[in-house]
Amino acid sequence: MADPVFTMKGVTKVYDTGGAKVHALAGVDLELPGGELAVLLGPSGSGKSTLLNILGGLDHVTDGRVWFRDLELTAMRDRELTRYRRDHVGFIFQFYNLVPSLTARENVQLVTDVARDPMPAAEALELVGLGHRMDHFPAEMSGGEQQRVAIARAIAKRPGVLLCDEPTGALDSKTGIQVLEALHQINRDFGTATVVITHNADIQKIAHRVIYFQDGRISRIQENTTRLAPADISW
Ligand SMILES: Nc1ncnc2c1ncn2[C@@H]1O[C@H](COP(=O)(O)OP(=O)(O)OP(=O)(O)O)[C@@H](O)[C@H]1O
Repeated sequence: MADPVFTMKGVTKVYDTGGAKVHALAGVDLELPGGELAVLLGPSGSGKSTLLNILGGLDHVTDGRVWFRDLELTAMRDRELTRYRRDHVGFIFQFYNLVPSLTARENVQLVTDVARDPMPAAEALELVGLGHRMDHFPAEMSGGEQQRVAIARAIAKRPGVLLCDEPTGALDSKTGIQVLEALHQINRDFGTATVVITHNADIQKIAHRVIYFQDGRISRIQENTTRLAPADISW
């Protein structure tokens, strides 16, 4: 197995909202190998987004330790976590968070302008199949195209990991599959470790491993001996 890109040991997360404590994560141990495409599945409220936000340095653990390669995230101050996110993490969310007044190329350039070793915005857009739409505005694009711009923006800084929270949640099957194809191709060609949260059980077929959550814990991990290409799934 490749060296882990993430290691989590005994991670708990308790939200304390005025008296009522919510145990969002109740003791998670996990290693994610470099180059892996992992899908996280589990019922609503089982802790998937909490885990992703902790891996992405967007949230702090209550207890336990987390490493990205040999960097311990749980030992970092907020400034260091900000730098970690900027240098290493590409985020993709259900809603694309593009700036409506900027073209696709300009949306990607927002990231390449501040990244350490970015690829040109045009190259990132070519990679997601949008080389011909670079000068279009988000309102001129379909949901799937906008999500692919968001993927181009996330990959343009050549991140070590791509963290995707319901990337196809707002899309129909056809455009959702185009988005998964872009993620699949980047994982395969660049070896970018990719974590995808989904409620869509069909998507698990494209993963190397499927990690099931239940009540803030990992209830099961399934290794896929055969994987399907995104074009071979439907929902
Ligand atoms: N900021 C917060 N404050 C209080 N409770 C929270 C907060 N964020 C998450 N929770 C709670 O933590 C638990 C885990 O939430 P989380 O969003 O990680 O689950 P999830 O598996 O991603 O769910 P979904 O599939 O619906 O997105 C839930 O009970 C949720 O209500």
